[in-house]
Amino acid sequence: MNTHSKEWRELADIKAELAERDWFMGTSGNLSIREPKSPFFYITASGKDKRKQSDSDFLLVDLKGKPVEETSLRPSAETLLHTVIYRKTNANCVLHVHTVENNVISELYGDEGQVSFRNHEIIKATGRWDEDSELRIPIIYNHADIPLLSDKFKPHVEEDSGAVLIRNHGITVWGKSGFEAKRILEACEFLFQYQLLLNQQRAFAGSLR
Ligand SMILES: CSCCC(=O)C(=O)COP(=O)(O)O
Ligand SMILES: [Zn+2]
Repeated sequence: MNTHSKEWRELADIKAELAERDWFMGTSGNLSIREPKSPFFYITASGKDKRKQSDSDFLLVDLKGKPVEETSLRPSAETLLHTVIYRKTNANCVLHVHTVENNVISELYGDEGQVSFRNHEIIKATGRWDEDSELRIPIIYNHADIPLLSDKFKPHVEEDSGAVLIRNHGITVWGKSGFEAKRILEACEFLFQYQLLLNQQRAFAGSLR
């Protein structure tokens, strides 16, 4: 794997870390990183078990999501979402994972179209440092048609870092670097776990009254 570029290896490291967290159940999830000084990015090959590591984990695609080299690999079925981010922002890394917590949060708050958090120290991990900062995560419907899904996703991609929940599907986050994207993803998952536990504790306390 040493023959690969620095970005390829960085993405492989992130993939291994997320796999350790068991965030790639049932072949779900896809990751990408921009290849600097080129209009291309590396993205995970579709349908693979992302917990496994191999030299054919990623392929290089253009900003339309088409492979730029001869390959038998298929880019992720959700490549179009990654192209939206790379076309609209200066983000350099996109991470998409399905977790039970992000799915349950997306269902609980899906009708509101967003979930928001305030007064949490970990919000700083998303780059918001003010005491009263709010982290607002939009929730969009999980259209099976990926071009339609990416059209609905597009208006929520305005900054170089961010996060969007796809209802009963997963979360897509992006950042200026792999480190930033992973930090935002971990902060979001922390907040989802917190909110679910808090809701549970409140319901339990309510049932005792
Ligand atoms: C088995 S999960 C369904 C597809 C999906 O949502 C996903 O994240 C993985 O798709 P890919 O084509 O990137 O392997
Ligand atoms: Zn997915």
